[in-house]
Amino acid sequence: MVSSVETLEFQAETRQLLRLVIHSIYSNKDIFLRELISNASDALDKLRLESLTDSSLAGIDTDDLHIALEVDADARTLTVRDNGVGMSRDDLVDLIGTIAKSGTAGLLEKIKESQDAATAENLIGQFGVGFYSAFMVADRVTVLTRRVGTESGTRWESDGEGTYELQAVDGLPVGTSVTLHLKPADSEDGLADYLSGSKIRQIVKQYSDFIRWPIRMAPEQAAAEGESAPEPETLNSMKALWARPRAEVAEEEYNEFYQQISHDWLAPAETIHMRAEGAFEYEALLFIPAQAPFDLFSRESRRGVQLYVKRVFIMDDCEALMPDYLRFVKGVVDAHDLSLNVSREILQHDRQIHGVRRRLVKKVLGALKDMQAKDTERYAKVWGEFGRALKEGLIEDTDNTKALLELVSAASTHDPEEPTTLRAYVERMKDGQDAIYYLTGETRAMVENSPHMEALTAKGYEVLILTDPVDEVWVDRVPDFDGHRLQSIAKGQVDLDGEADGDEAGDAEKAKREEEFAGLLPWLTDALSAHVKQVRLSSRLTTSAACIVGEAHDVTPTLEKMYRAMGQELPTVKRILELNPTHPLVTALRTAHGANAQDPALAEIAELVHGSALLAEGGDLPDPARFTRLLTDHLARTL
Ligand SMILES: Nc1ncnc2c1ncn2[C@@H]1O[C@H](COP(=O)(O)OP(=O)(O)OP(=O)(O)O)[C@@H](O)[C@H]1O
Repeated sequence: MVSSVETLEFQAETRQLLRLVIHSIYSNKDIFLRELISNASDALDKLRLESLTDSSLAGIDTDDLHIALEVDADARTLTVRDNGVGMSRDDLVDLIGTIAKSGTAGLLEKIKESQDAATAENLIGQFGVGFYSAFMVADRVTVLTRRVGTESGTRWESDGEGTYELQAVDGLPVGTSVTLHLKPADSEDGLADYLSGSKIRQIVKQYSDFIRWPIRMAPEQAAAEGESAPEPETLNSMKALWARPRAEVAEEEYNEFYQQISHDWLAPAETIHMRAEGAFEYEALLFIPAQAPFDLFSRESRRGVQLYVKRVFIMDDCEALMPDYLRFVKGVVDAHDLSLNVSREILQHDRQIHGVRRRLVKKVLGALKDMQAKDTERYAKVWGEFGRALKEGLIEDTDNTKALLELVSAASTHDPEEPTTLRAYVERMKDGQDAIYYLTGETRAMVENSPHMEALTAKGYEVLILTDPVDEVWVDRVPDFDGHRLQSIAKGQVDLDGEADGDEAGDAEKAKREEEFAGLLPWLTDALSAHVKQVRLSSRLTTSAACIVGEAHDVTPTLEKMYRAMGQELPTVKRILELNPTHPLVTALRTAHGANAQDPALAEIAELVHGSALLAEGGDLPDPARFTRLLTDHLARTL
């Protein structure tokens, strides 16, 4: 029976991605084979696992799971065949016709906008094109596949240009074959002769040697008359890299393994290979990538640790083994004493898995600490890529607060370029300073120019400049670093004048000022009561007229905005307006208020002072149009 052929369109994003792939984004075309072998190997893993855990599949034969590479020089095709789980018609539509990765559209946009091939290549490298890489070397791809447990198979074919064909096919074996109708070799375009046995051998050895299923290639020479067909050649050694002693694994092998599992094309920034013996045995091979994936901060970003049990692949993205904030760590954990049927739920509650996770986290943080001590340049890059994620650890992983705080690298007023560690900050603290001062804000410039900074800068105090949104949150959760509390200079009282130390001259001065402003401050508090809860004198200003501060435990405006963006309703927190008692505008306001407290212009000036203080810290005005009108009116009157 010949079934009809359906023609379907690729999803819009898939079409765009294919266009990028076909027009050769990758300079290293050889990796298509790594990607197809990796898919085939996953399919074999899945079949093996399903046959062990799904009783309806108990009878199927899994003795000879393998990957076969077949060359047909006359037809100019290379086929990658596996006898794994296979795909149903719907799988083909959902998995191959569609890209389900979140953030794809944004990434494609960035690639389109990228100015040069290297940037585009880098971006696409973070994405991982998987199956689509076939179209770098083939102008047509045919997939024949039958899902285990189903009767009929499907033929899928496409030239990658926008549509693909589907057709039901009877008589297919379980598994998948991907046939590439190869483009002509073109050394200028990086297209090798992928019909050549030696080229195929070289690629498999380089990228897929540790694949745990045999990768076989039919002999290039056909059998001579009367002789039996020669045995296929197994191209890979199949040894699980993580099971080999560290001393016997070359750095190159680690890197290639990493690239295989991560689809990254850079070498990892750090490799961690460990073996735990005793009550719960396992091997772990973990990598800290050199660059963050494009979707590190999307909700669906996957954790990169795979779980194996005695060399059998169990699951990708094993969240029980790595906390969320270390989701960028890639690798493999092979546990010896777990059931193959283990589920994500069981793992979440397994005491031994908790122990493994604790140990892995310590190892990763320890490796980062070592890198920070020994290779500051590499560490700076890694922190640049993953610092934001690591700072999430300060919120969610209180067991490791100490270790994480040591890793924090923050911009500071101490140096315009170089960030500092908290330890280095503490070493530079002034005599008598007990808190670590920081200010959060959107950009370095905004923080540096913020009025809150004035007195601290004038008196030579160092302030950390925290500009990541997550900074707002962790600084509140962390009680102290090495006994020194973290103090926002935009919150609470900042006593730099020595009043706190019983400086009598300072106290007398302060009392005198309070008296001078005793009339103005309550009046201003009342006039601005819609916006602030108090107006008081400041000791943190030297040049600005005013600034706005919060109380020590107040939610900051940025946090308020963040919570609102996440759909949480919060009451608006009123803050405090602080005035600089020596500023001419403030003293003039006091005099004017003393002369005629009923003057309606005074309330308008108060609003302008409050609005300017909000603008100076990068905040949002409650009524920008009204502010502008008041400002222009008053300016006009001065001319
Ligand atoms: N040989 C195969 N056998 C069974 N399923 C396959 C095979 N090749 C691909 N698939 C299915 O198609 C999906 C998409 O493959 P593709 O290579 O595009 O992405 P991926 O492997 O999931 O992701 P990535 O390559 O980024 O890791 C796979 O997840 C798998 O479910």
